[in-house]
Amino acid sequence: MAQITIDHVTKYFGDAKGVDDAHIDIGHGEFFTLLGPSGCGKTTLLRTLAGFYQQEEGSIYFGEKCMDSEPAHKRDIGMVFQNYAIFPHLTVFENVAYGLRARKVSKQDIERRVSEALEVVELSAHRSKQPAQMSGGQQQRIALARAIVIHPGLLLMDEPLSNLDAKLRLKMRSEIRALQKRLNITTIYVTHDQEEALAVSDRIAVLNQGRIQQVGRPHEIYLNPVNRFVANFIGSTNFIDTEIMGYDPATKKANMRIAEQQVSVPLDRAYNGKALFSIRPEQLKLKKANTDSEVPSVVGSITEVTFLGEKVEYLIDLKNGQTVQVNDHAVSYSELRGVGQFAEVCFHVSDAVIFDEEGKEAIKSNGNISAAQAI
Ligand SMILES: Nc1ncnc2c1ncn2[C@@H]1O[C@H](COP(=O)(O)OP(=O)(O)OP(=O)(O)O)[C@@H](O)[C@H]1O
Repeated sequence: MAQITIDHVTKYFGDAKGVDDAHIDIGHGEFFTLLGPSGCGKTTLLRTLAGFYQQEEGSIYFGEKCMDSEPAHKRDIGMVFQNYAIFPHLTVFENVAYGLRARKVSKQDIERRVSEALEVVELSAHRSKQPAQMSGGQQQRIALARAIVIHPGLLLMDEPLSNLDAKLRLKMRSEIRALQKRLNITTIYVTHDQEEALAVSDRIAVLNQGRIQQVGRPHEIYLNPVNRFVANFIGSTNFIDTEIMGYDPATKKANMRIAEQQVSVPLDRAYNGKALFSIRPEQLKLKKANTDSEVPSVVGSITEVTFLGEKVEYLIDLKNGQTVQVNDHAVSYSELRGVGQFAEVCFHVSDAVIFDEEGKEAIKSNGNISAAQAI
C-alpha cells in the first residue's frame, strides 16, 4: 500500500489551476521529487500536501487515512524551506528544540532528541551558537535537524538548496540523500534543478503548467521521456524533423526519412506522417574511418567546437538545414575535429525516442530501457 496517495488533486487560484488533476502514489521510505520549471505547481502541490492549502478536487491519503479535513499541525510532517526559516534570536539547540517544546515533550527527552538530531547533521559542536554565526550550509542543516527531530512520518523539502553556492549544493545534496536513506523517512522534495533531481531521487514527477507529465525513476525519465516537454526539460536533446512512411502492422516497423537517410524503425503504434526524432547529444557519435558502415548516419559540416576535456561538444549543420549537437570524446589529437570539417554523424535507432509531430506523445520509446533495470 502506498504511504502517500495524491488522488486526482486539483487546486484552483481563481479560475486558474495551480495543480491540475495530480495523481501520485508514493511508497514508504521513498525519496520522491517534484520537478518542473518556475510556476509549474510544485510548491502548490507541496503546500496542499502539508495542509496549508485546501484542494478543490480530489483527496490526499496518508496510508488509509484521508487527510482532507486534517489541519496542517496534525499531519505529522517535517518541513524544510529554501530560506531556512530558522529563528535568528534562538541558539542552534533552541531552534531544533522548538517543535518538541510546542509538543510538550519532557525536558529530558528534548535534551536527548535534539542532541541526536544535531549529531545526525554534524552540528553537535555548534549547539550554543546563534544562527548568524553559521554558514548557509550550516543554517540549512539546522533547518533539517529541526524537521527530523519530531520524527515525522513525511518530510517535505521546498528548494532547500537554492540559497547555497554551487559547491555547497553538491555537498548538501549528497548529505541529504544519505541522511534520508539512513533515517528511511518518506520524503517529497521540490526542485527546478533537473540534475539535482536526477542525483537524489528514487522517483521523479515532472510537472508543467500544473499537470504531471511523467512519473518515473531518474534513468527512465532521462532515457525514455514520454513527450517533447520532458525530453527538452531534462538534459539536452536534439530534435530532428523526420517523416514516417509505410507502417507495416505485421512487423510493427516503418520507414523513417531523416535528413538524406531512409532507416527502418520499430514503432509502438501505427503511425504515418511527420514526426520528431529525439536523441541526446551523447547518443550521437562522429563516425571514425573504417568503422561499422551498417550504423545509420547523416552528414553535415562542423560549425562550432567546444573542447571541455572529458568531452567535446560539436555543433553540426546537417545537409537538410537542421543543426545537431554531438557530445563526443577525443582521447587523442587525431580524433579532434575542427570547424568547417565534414562530419558523418551516426546513431543507433534503438537509443532514440520518436514523438508525433507536435511532440505530445512517443510513437517509439527507447528500446534499451529494460536493460537498465538494475540501476
Ligand atoms: N497564492 C496564489 N495566488 C494565486 N496564484 C498563485 C498562488 N500561488 C501560486 N499561484 C500560481 O499557481 C501556479 C503554480 O505556482 P507554484 O508556486 O506552485 O509554482 P512552482 O512550480 O513552485 O514555481 P517556483 O519554482 O517559481 O516556486 C503559478 O501560475 C502561480 O502564479
